[in-house]
Amino acid sequence: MVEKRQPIPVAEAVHRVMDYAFQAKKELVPLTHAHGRFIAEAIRADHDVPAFDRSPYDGYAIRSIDSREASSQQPVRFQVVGEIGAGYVYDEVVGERQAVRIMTGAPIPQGCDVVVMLELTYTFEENDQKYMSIKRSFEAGTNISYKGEDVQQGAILIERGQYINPGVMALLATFGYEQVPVYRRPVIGVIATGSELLEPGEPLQPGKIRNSNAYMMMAQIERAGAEVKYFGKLSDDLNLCIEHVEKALQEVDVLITTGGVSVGDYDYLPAIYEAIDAKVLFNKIAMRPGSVTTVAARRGQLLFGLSGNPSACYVGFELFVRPIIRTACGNQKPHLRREQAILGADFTKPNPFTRFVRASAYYEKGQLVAVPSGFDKSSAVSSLATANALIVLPGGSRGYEKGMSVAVLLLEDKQGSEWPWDKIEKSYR
Ligand SMILES: Nc1nc2c(c(=O)[nH]1)N[C@H]1C(S)=C(S)[C@@H](COP(=O)(O)OP(=O)(O)OC[C@H]3O[C@@H](n4cnc5c(N)ncnc54)[C@H](O)[C@@H]3O)O[C@H]1N2
Ligand code: MOO
Repeated sequence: MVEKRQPIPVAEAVHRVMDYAFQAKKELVPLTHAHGRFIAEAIRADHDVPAFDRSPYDGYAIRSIDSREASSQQPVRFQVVGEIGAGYVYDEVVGERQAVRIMTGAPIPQGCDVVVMLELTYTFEENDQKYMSIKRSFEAGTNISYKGEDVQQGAILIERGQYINPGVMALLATFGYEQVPVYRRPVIGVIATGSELLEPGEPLQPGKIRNSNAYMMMAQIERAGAEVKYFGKLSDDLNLCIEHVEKALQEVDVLITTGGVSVGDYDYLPAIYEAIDAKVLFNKIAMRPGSVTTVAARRGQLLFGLSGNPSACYVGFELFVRPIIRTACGNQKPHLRREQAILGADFTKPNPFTRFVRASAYYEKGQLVAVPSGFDKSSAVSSLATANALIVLPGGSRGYEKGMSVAVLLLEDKQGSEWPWDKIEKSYR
């Protein structure tokens, strides 16, 4: 008689896994390799940006006081005493009715408090001397980009643990980070199980399928921010499987297997956990797909036994493995971000368990709409490719109708969130 497994609520499973969360060590990487990592220190501005008053336009720098009398009837002329490009400093003090030709980004010369745009000036030469005239007055401060107007020295711009996106790259470069402190990428091992599995290069044979989960998970691991180590497939021999898992555990921070966790005759994972003395945290969750998701721990090291069914494996990864990776990477908000959306199509399948439906979510007239991606069985592989969200449908006997408000978890969001539920089941009833 096979032991009956007791399903636990999703939130409880998440908490049990997160009790084993760890943070990876820090390392320095060259700036050119920092994109996509998580920063290990806050970025604090050690100087103002801009660091000097500068011109936002090409034109002429003058003293506002000299423009006071200018009008179209009585233009005021200025003697052009110099020229300054971005990257240079004009070191003389500009005097009465003098103008300096200035380019965008150049520092404002001493004495000047206005930049007149080139388009509003008239230039001419007399006796080899250049002049410029204007037909209106300008207030002090016109067209000056002030020192510190963008960033003030001392400001914290990015908190520790933030994802380094292209904008963060710009800040790192601005503040001179040639080397960037980031969290090391945790190493996540992947093992596939099942004698039915062929690798992508092998021709199909009767009864066999190609191993899609390993490649899907390797991409999920990378998307989450970790490094992958692929250990291939487990053999059919239990002792060899145990050796294989033991060896893999030496080389990784976390080990994921796919398949072999249910109650079939060849579902070896429970026996492997027992043989290596790993404590099973849970082996059944009140969710679909992914109810068989099993997590074990040995000496603080996590082993995730994800389902062999592709959609179940995918969802199990995003709910349980992703936050472990993100926490290791130093991210304070390791879970998928939750948003409220309108269900874009009926979903009539009733289910006692909370469902995570692969969906495509998009904005329509300012409203987030989530449409189930297609074939919904946990064995489905086709509906994963178009999914950028999971619609969360709490268990119950009724189905869900188009137009209802539903929670969605965003799969491609980079910043993440805290775990958004105490109890998913309760929050909807
Ligand atoms: N009597 C019961 N049978 C099953 C139960 C149950 O509670 N009682 N649970 C079902 C549910 S729910 C799921 S989900 C599956 C999970 O099974 P396993 O995680 O043990 O996975 P396998 O049996 O090894 O494979 C399931 C399915 O997935 C295919 N597979 C496996 N590995 C891969 C891979 N790397 N890439 C693509 N596809 C893969 C495999 O061929 C099977 O078709 O158990 C139900 N049964
Ligand atoms: O774990 Mo199964 O996904 O519930 O189909």
